[in-house]
Amino acid sequence: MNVIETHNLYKYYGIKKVLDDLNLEVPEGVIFGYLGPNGAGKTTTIRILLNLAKPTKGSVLVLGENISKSRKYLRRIGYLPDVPNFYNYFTAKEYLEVLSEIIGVDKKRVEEVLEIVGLKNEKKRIGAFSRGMKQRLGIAQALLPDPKLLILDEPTSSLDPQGRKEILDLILSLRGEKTVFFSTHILSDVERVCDRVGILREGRLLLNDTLDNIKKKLSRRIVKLKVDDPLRMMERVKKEDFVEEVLIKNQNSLIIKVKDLQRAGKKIPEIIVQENLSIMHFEVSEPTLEDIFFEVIS
Ligand SMILES: Nc1ncnc2c1ncn2[C@@H]1O[C@H](COP(=O)(O)OP(=O)(O)OP(=O)(O)O)[C@@H](O)[C@H]1O
Repeated sequence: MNVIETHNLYKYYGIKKVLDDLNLEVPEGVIFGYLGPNGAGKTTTIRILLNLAKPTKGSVLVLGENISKSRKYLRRIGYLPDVPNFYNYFTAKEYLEVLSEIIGVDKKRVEEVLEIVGLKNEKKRIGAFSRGMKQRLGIAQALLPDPKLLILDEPTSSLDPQGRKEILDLILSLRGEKTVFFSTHILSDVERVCDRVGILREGRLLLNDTLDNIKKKLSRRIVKLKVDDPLRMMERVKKEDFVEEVLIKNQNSLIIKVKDLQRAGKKIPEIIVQENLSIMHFEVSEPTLEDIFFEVIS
């Protein structure tokens, strides 16, 4: 069963098309990474899923309900906004207890969620929390109604590496129990925790598949090369018949997709010598999600 389905979904703000024929499918139980550069339409999608914005055209099913007909499904969703706000003078426990009363959840659940997010013995007021602790508290509040689906909007983007690791470990610990849909532009986070990935650009879904399938589909051999004159190397190497495509990444790295790895291994060093270039790095690899992302969105 799909927990989220959008059918030919469009969203316009004035004349600006923000979502363009979006057909998204998120199966039950997966950790789904919704990836896209700034302005791609990730938050807009989430706002529509939460009934905070109306689609211009198309239909949306969440947890089997057509969201234009009923809002009951919202009770089975936990949501962490990109910038969560808390009452700073409460402790985590006090805050969640107040919330549990408002939404009508048994107070026992507060202890459970504090345990899940590792804040059970935390006595400090929220105002003294690190950003990572605040995000964990945000996930705790999202988990409070024991939702089937957790929607997290950029949960790691403002965190340091330690905070990011804590949140990603927490997301991983929910695997199998909840469906987690999270938006991000951090590729390594997706690669670490997600089963499925949707890549969005300018409101269009360019890929929506398991990470394994995406890698298999796009799994041509890649040579990563760093030389002192990447432009010259690119001009030279793209004429070779064993080369399918050459890209320059981060100014000085070449990504060479090759049809014949053996010939590439022989010819590339020859070209480097002929062109009198200095080599800083040479590596043959399968594409990472980052390579795929740049290929797909470029
Ligand atoms: N209420 C609004 N009115 C007009 N334009 C909007 C509105 N909300 C979003 N947009 C525009 O829609 C586009 C998509 O925005 P959205 O916030 O969904 O992208 P995003 O992928 O979440 O980006 P980011 O990673 O920067 O948060 C942007 O060009 C944005 O300026």
